[in-house]
Amino acid sequence: MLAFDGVTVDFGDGPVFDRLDLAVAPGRLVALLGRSGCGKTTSLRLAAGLVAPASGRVENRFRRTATVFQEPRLLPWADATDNAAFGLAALGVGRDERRARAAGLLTGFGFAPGDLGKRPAELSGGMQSRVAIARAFAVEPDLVLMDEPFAALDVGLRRELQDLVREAVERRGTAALFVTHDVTEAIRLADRILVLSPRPARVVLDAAAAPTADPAAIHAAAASFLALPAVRGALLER
Ligand SMILES: Nc1ncnc2c1ncn2[C@@H]1O[C@H](COP(=O)(O)OP(=O)(O)OP(=O)(O)O)[C@@H](O)[C@H]1O
Repeated sequence: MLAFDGVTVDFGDGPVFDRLDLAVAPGRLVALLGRSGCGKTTSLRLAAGLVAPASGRVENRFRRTATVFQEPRLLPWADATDNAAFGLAALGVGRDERRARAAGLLTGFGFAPGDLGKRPAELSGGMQSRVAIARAFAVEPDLVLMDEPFAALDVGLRRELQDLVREAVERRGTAALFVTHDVTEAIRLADRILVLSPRPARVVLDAAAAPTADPAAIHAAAASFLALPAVRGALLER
């Protein structure tokens, strides 16, 4: 379980949050929606222990937390397999074993055998994102923190990778805190959707959801979601 209880953060220019509460239960994917600058990335950094709360409490009881960033952040000199295996080296897994495990994951994520030895510069943006996702799942985390990992990709690719992430968390029972500013992405993926107000952010909506890949259902849900005054105020109105 990850829990924030009345959390505030202050970088020296006033509070980022107005007492933020959130919870991510094991095996659940929680989407955090909010406009630019409201504190979404800061929430992930709090969960990862990279930022300390000025007040309130952050409790991360998951055994192992992995992060997927907005950019793939791959090592340019290492091939796809070594990049995906990166976290396993820190866990003391031997080279052959970690390459075998990483290659298995990459293959499951759509890599052809001939692409496993390619360096990042030889891979498309979508393939680089697959490596970054594989790198996170390779360490068998029970919590994955995802910071708008598909924001830079085109719509078709984004859908493919959204499905891949949903499938990966379901199959492994991994919990995820998924930051996005895209309502349809949240509806497609999340078991629970939290909407943050602009800074100082607080949760203006905390809704149970049912992930779906059906385009008509996603668009209908997005329309009803955006019709809620609390959501409109937080995401759309100036
Ligand atoms: N290290 C830092 N030092 C000072 N201010 C910071 C720092 N990190 C974040 N902030 C400020 O805290 C607020 C929240 O930033 P954060 O990056 O969490 O927002 P965000 O919701 O993720 O934005 P975006 O959607 O644009 O990525 C912003 O006003 C930002 O300028």
